[in-house]
Amino acid sequence: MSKSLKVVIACGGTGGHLFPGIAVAETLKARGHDVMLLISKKSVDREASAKYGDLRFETVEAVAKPKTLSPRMIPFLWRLWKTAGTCKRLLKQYQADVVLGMGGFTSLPPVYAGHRLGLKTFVHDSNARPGRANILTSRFCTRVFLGVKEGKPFFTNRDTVVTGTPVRAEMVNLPSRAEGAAAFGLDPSRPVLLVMGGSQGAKRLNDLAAESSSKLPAGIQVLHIAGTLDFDRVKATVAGREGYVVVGFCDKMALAYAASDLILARSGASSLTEVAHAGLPSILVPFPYSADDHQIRNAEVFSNAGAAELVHERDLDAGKLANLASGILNDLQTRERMAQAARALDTPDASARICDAIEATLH
Ligand SMILES: CC(=O)N[C@H]1[C@@H](OP(=O)(O)OP(=O)(O)OC[C@H]2O[C@@H](n3ccc(=O)[nH]c3=O)[C@H](O)[C@@H]2O)O[C@H](CO)[C@@H](O)[C@@H]1O
Repeated sequence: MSKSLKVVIACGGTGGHLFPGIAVAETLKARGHDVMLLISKKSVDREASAKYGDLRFETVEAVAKPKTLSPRMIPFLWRLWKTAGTCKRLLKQYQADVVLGMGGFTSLPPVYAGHRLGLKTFVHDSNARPGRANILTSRFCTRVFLGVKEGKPFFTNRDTVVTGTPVRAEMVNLPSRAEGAAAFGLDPSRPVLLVMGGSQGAKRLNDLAAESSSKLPAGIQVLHIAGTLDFDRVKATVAGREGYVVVGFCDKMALAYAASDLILARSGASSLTEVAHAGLPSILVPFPYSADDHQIRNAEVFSNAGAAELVHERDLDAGKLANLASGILNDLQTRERMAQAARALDTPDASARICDAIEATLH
């Protein structure tokens, strides 16, 4: 076997960074390497990492960028500098060989620290419109990994490779529909609409889905992942509606996908990667305020491929949503065509490709 490496993966701040980081960590560990994951102290990171007790997590300060001309810019730059110092100490103590950032400003200090220490450094960007933090971080990287080819033009003069976005080991072989339905108390013989708003929920999407529930044909079931903060409110809105299951934070996403026939979601890159992997048709309602409209660009990749219906939130109401969802669920041909198009976007070996590329630069 080749030399065992010590790899630090910075993946804090949101599920869209954390879960692909966990996926790479699982593959690296299976190959005999040692991994330390850096996350933030935010509750979303604590909640999302809770079930991965066999991985080593360390927390560093989350650094979120304010608007460029905001007076909060100076404290931000100071925190960035201070966190880079903390990361440098952590990397030295751990004797890291490699630093991989999974995106966002939380990746910048550890990657910069790794670069200053002369380590091999990488950043992964999963979006069709890459984030500004990643474009900046890429200046300190040996190589840039991309979730989709649409991201490539944003990294001029950088060594980029399209790897896809990794999915966690538990998603690789999805459970059966019957197991999925049983896990949420659903009837496997009736169609299921899975509603999910990303790792931190989505209030407006939650409202639209809950309001449309009374307009959906009675046979259709809904599995609604509302997010921890919105759980009570959504549950109260749909109280008494038969076949409507509400979950706060879901720590069994593989079972949720396995139980479902159609997805209603925002268009965060990790969610979309999983939807492609599960081969499910989707209705995508991009978050209208996502940075540089990256969620719209992500959704366009799916709608252009025929895998999803892209609907802007401003054009949607509960009635339209119910019609759209029941139209797709009742049309088996459309469902199968969209499902096939989704499967064609799957990149099941993303984690392996990233690990191969890391190993290749060190051996
Ligand atoms: C609002 C916003 O700007 N979100 C961004 C954030 O992702 P954000 O974390 O919002 O969302 P993503 O869709 O990328 O990922 C969500 C992840 O959380 C998991 N999950 C979700 C809910 C739950 O209850 N349980 C659970 O495990 C999903 O399975 C998925 O793996 O970073 C992504 C990657 O840069 C971007 O594409 C998103 O646009």
